[in-house]
Amino acid sequence: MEKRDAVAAGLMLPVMEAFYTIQGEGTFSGHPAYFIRLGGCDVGCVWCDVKDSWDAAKWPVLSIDEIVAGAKQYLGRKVVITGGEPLMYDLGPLTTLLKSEGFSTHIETSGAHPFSGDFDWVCFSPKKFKAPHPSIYEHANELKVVIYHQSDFDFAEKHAALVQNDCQLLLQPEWSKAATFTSKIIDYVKFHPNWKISLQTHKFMDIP
Ligand SMILES: C[S@@+](CC[C@H](N)C(=O)[O-])C[C@H]1O[C@@H](n2cnc3c(N)ncnc32)[C@H](O)[C@@H]1O
Ligand SMILES: Nc1nc2[nH]cc(C(=O)O)c2c(=O)[nH]1
Ligand code: SF4
Ligand SMILES: [Mg+2]
Repeated sequence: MEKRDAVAAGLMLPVMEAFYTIQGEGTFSGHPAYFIRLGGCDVGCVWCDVKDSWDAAKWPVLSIDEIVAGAKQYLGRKVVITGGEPLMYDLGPLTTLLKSEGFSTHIETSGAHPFSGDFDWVCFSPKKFKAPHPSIYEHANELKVVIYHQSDFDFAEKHAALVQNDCQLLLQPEWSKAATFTSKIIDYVKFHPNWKISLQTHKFMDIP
């Protein structure tokens, strides 16, 4: 099979990096996890903290066997698939293989492409720069909205109305604007107690 066809089938994927670390964000913050960062994103967030990931062609294309072998080197049983935008690819084959090896599967996604894969935990972080695909709303276990501008609070509520009732609702300050927005998020959550705060704790710990 040509490499291009294997990528289209989700049997090979461009991998920017993969590393064992501590989940820094969201509901599973503090848990050890193996991160697989896929290359390629067409969303274009102005404040993206991993712009290097955007061009998929820069990154080596690995088979899902090679990717899973990387995860098996470590004791942790959680794997987080991130990017780039991981839903640009069919994540069915990779997640099926990970689960057959006993991993629980998590994803970090903007939801901008059709949902695929078998996930135990879906972190949905919608973006103004490219609208989510409607398939994400029934799968999201946590809605994590980055706050960069005052209008992002309304954007967060708009998406909260579309996710399932048991979806965790999280507000995360954009890293460079944290000095301005963390106090506003604290006040917002005090008045809207269905929301919680998510911080990028790995950046405070200076770990990947
Ligand atoms: C780099 S993205 C990759 C996954 C996917 N493309 C997405 O945006 O969800 C991983 C997480 O980091 C968040 N993020 C990216 N840049 C950030 C920044 N400067 N400050 C705070 N959160 C950021 C995203 O919203 C997302 O929840
Ligand atoms: N430690 C750590 N936790 C994270 N949670 C989400 C991340 C991501 O970039 O998707 C991330 C990351 O890059 N590092
Ligand atoms: S969707 Fe995610 S990877 Fe893509 S630009 Fe936005 S934050 Fe970065
Ligand atoms: Mg990150």
